[in-house]
Amino acid sequence: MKFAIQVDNLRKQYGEHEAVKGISFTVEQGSLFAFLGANGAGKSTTIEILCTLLKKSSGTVRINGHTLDQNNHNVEIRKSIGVVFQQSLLDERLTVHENIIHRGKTYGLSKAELAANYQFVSNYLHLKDIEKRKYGTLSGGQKRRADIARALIHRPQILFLDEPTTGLDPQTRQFVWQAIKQLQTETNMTVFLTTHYMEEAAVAHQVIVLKEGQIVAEGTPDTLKTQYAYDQMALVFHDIAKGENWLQENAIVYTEKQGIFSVRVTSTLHALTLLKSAEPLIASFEVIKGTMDDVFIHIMAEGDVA
Ligand SMILES: Nc1ncnc2c1ncn2[C@@H]1O[C@H](COP(=O)(O)OP(=O)(O)OP(=O)(O)O)[C@@H](O)[C@H]1O
Repeated sequence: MKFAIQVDNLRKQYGEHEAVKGISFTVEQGSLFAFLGANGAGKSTTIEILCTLLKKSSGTVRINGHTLDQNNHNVEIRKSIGVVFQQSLLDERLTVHENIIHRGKTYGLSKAELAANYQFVSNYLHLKDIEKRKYGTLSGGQKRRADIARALIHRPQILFLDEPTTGLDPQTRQFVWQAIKQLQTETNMTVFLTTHYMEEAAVAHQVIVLKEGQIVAEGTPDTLKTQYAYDQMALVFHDIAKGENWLQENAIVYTEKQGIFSVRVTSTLHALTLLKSAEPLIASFEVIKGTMDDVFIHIMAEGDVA
């Protein structure tokens, strides 16, 4: 297994405040990695260190095989990564095309490389309709597409995205997200992402949850869901009293709200078994799958650190 990112015992101190408290993790090459945590957990601090923009206090970081060095410019690392932060770095007065080409030139790309790379990013980010417009005149979603294109013009091996879809309307969010996902799967690029949208984390290969500077959970979305979320079945009975009686007789733990009884199920098969045994009593039912939202809420509510 090849790792794009290796972090060992990383710490960051801001004066008295330790924002990142000795975290260690690896990111597999070509994977989609989601870095989650409540506000102030230390996500941006970590991502800025990995992107060579902020000095770590201690610990080791390796990016694409290069060790991050506090005392030099980490040129090789910078060449191999693309970064999209919450605030844009594009020039409002230049067109999208000018902005991106200008960026490409800073990497010393030849004219032919620039043209080929521009074509590549334009296809993924659908730049055709906005490339001649000044960046400052674009909508939030259009700006995001241009921001991501800028980060990709030198065809980096890793794309870092700090909350790439925050503030976008649902339709635009989906569009931007699909472009990111497509890039990752089709080009085998490693994508390192922070997000507050759990449906984005749900399709990641690996998820880490950070809380107050420490890793409190990590795994695939499925393993985290198994550990921290559960499926529920909502039941409506023809006769509430009889239904409730049946639950109690069978020692099934339940909650009730406005005549809807919720019971925890371990699998769809478990739900089916319950349904079969209470069939004459049941007027309607719904199986509600555990989500990454449940995972996040559960982890945040817990005090302990993994
Ligand atoms: N330059 C700074 N000086 C002092 N403290 C800072 C600085 N930057 C961040 N912090 C503190 O470090 C902690 C982690 O901040 P960070 O921005 O990394 O969190 P985050 O998880 O990215 O939050 P958000 O989801 O709100 O972006 C917070 O308590 C924050 O107040």
